[in-house]
Amino acid sequence: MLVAILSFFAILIIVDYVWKRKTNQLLKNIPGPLDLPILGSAWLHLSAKPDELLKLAYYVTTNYGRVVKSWVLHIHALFVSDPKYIQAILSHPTEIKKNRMYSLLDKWLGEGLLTSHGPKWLARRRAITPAFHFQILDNFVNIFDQQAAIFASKLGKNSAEKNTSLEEITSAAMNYTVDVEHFIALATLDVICETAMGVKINAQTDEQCQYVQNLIEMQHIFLERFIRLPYRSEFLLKILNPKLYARYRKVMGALHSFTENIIKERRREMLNNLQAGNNDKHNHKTLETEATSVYGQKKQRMALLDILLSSTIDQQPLTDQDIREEVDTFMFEGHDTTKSGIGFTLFCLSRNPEVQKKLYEELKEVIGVDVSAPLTYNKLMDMKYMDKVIKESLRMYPPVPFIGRQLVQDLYIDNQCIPKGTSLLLGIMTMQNDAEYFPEPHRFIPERNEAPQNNFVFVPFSAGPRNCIGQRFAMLEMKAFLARTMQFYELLPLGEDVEPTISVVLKSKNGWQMGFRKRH
Ligand code: HEM
Repeated sequence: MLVAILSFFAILIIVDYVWKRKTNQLLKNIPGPLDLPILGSAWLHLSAKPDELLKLAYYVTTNYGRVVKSWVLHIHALFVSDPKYIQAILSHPTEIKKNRMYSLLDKWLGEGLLTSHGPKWLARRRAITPAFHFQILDNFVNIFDQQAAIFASKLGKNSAEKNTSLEEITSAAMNYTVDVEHFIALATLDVICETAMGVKINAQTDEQCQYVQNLIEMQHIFLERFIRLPYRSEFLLKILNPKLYARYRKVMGALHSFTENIIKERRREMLNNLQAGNNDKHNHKTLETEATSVYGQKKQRMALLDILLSSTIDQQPLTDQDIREEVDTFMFEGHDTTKSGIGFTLFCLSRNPEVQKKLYEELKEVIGVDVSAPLTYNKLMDMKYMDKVIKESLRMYPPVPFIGRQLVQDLYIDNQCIPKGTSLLLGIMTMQNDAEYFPEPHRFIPERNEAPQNNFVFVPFSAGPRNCIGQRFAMLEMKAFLARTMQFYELLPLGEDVEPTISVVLKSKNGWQMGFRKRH
């Protein structure tokens, strides 16, 4: 028996050696952690607690360098935080395939923009790009503004009055410390539902909303599956944790039917309007006139969904399933990321009074202090210092700290061949916090963005053909939230420091704690 077991393992080790030999030869100049037979470097992943992924990324970079090789069982991977490599990968016109990390999203997002690749991705990207046209974004500013104003009013409960001194506030810090995470989560959900689907879910005022509950639960399940390796396989999840599997199926079904119903309803509405003869300007080409013709009303706002309903690929309209995949992708990509961006930026402002003062000066000059005056696209675009503030926060705390790719061809970078099939993990956060590229990386210095040494050293929205399609949407939304919050309050350094961790996107283990003092 013992001989049989030993022979079995001997054969496994030989197979493992042969399997890895060619790749190891090609990657022999790239350092990496100890590669055990069969296990590879999986011991390193297994010994790290799930919420320690970020620490692991820093450990690997510090100990082995900016390009690190590892085997996870039979899969070879590179963890990369060298701008030259990141540039070569992100700017490559055809290396756009996502790695296995994204397969967890397959069932929910199908072949949406985030997860698809090849010609399907290209056709979808072309069809969806007009949805982020500046005229559409201009119309969304009003939604950002309304939701930001509700958000700011919600913060009022624990805020200090204008004349309360800092000493008084600090001595009663417990009463004034607010963790803003939950508030931002609901506000950004309201924004994405209204902009993506044209539906008001009022999450900020009605926390019991079922769709919100389902979205939040889906995120928990996704995280659970992401951090527990066996749960990544649906088959194993079903066997090892049937309860969680059942919840997963149920919640996903509910999310899909919510989106499907909205798409059907919206399609019907469009058809009715067309039949009712409100489409006399139907053939006009600009987005604004399309919006007019669909609703028969001047300047009616279009949701991203409406653009998808009128888009075509190869002269064919998108099917309901195509549209659902894209709307679900916006729901997934479009609120947790901006939540993270707003949360970390507010936190940084609360800890950097000089920056806050400078930003408030700009706010007074460009937007003014009248909270009843509506925010506009142009005013938000003119907030140049705010742009730098947000970007410095995205540098220190990028909401998407890693990007995954899988090579479909051999790729040469500096004469180093990276073989086809390599799984690449691009360490955006480790690179953007590297002292070689950003001196004193843990200091919040918005002015430093004036002289970026290499475009690819700062890529919170990714770069190249597969960059974030919602980048301008996100910047405008974050600006609206900062503007409204700062019009109402001064942000104070109360509570604990942030503890960055990965939970689908970057978040802080203890939320974003700060204090608020009313300005008026
Ligand atoms: C601060 C906010 C945001 C950040 C930092 C961010 C960052 C990113 C990054 C890094 C990627 C590339 C991901 C990858 O390759 O794995 C990405 C892709 C994407 N983002 Fe964003 N994002 C933000 C907000 C948004 C918003 C608001 C939307 C939509 C409303 C959006 C929609 C998308 C989509 C659809 C993709 C896939 C694009 C493609 O593959 O062609 N994002 N985003």
